[in-house]
Amino acid sequence: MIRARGLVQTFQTGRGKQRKEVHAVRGVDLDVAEGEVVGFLGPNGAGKTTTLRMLTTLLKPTAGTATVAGFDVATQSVDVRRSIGYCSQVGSTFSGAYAGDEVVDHGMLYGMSRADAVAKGQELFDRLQLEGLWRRMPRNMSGGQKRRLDIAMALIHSPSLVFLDEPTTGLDPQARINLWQHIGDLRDRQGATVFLTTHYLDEADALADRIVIIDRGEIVASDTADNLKAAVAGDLVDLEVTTDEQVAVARDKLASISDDVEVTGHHVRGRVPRAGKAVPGLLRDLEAASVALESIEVVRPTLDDVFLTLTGRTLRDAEAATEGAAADGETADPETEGAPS
Ligand SMILES: Nc1ncnc2c1ncn2[C@@H]1O[C@H](COP(=O)(O)OP(=O)(O)OP(=O)(O)O)[C@@H](O)[C@H]1O
Repeated sequence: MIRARGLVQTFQTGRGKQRKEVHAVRGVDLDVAEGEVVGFLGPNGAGKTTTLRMLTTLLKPTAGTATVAGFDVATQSVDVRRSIGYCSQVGSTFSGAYAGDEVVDHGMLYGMSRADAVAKGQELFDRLQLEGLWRRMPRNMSGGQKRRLDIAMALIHSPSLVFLDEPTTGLDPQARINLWQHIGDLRDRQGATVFLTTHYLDEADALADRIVIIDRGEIVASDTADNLKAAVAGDLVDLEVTTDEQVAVARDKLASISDDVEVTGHHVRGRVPRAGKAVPGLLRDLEAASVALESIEVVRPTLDDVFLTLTGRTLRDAEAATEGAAADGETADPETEGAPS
């Protein structure tokens, strides 16, 4: 459904001596199969939206190639646009029109008859829990309702491939989980392929069949959440022993299955790939060495652990760094300064 090779986007910003290049996307390869839900994860400024804008033909790549739904983004942009649904970060509703009219007009832009657009629009309003809001203006809707309306707009022409840019940003936890169910439904009920950007780890974890992580314009990982966690981070095993003497024994035993054992007081901790398999043997060894455990905890890694292992930074640190750089003028304001090169 999506195939990209060496996608690059370099923005020129500033004027004269202030002129700078922003390497937003630096050679991205992507393959997304039909029916897959892919979570495109990365900190603020990593290059998610820029990649999405190139794939949806809103921005011409500086270099590289991509086909989306079988069409070339550079030479067949009209065909690409007809084949996809796109929900941008800011949405596309005009707040002064009735929600139902917006959705119907959007469908007619895609060549649907009014009757078909009304029927499909009403079905989507029911499915996305927008019942009763057909004659409500978006400016009088809650954030969650507006976001679901944006998604209805993206789905009106029944696209088989949907791009969602940070679909749940700004929503309260209840509204986010509610929207996750609708996104899951897209694949389960319609067989749609979904490519969504997010910087919420739990969102990528809950929704995506596969997670692609981008950092500073480059893909740093692509796999299922489980595989990423198992391969990159491992489970954290935390042994609590009762005496100082037992600390050394527990450390040696844990070191036989973990490369990074740390000791704090009576706690001995280390990361162990697929701990579920290794821990029973460890417990037997400890018992044989007469180590009495006060407690044992096995903590599954989070995607933040994966990001930390891959990049040396937590997602939160990476976001703070990007925000700091933006405040120092290192990165450009996309709305005002940049022009695609
Ligand atoms: N039009 C533009 N002109 C100049 N720089 C831009 C432009 N658009 C984006 N950038 C820069 O490119 C980099 C990548 O931005 P992008 O919006 O793709 O990141 P993102 O991962 O989507 O971030 P966020 O999670 O905040 O939406 C950032 O440094 C951003 O400031």
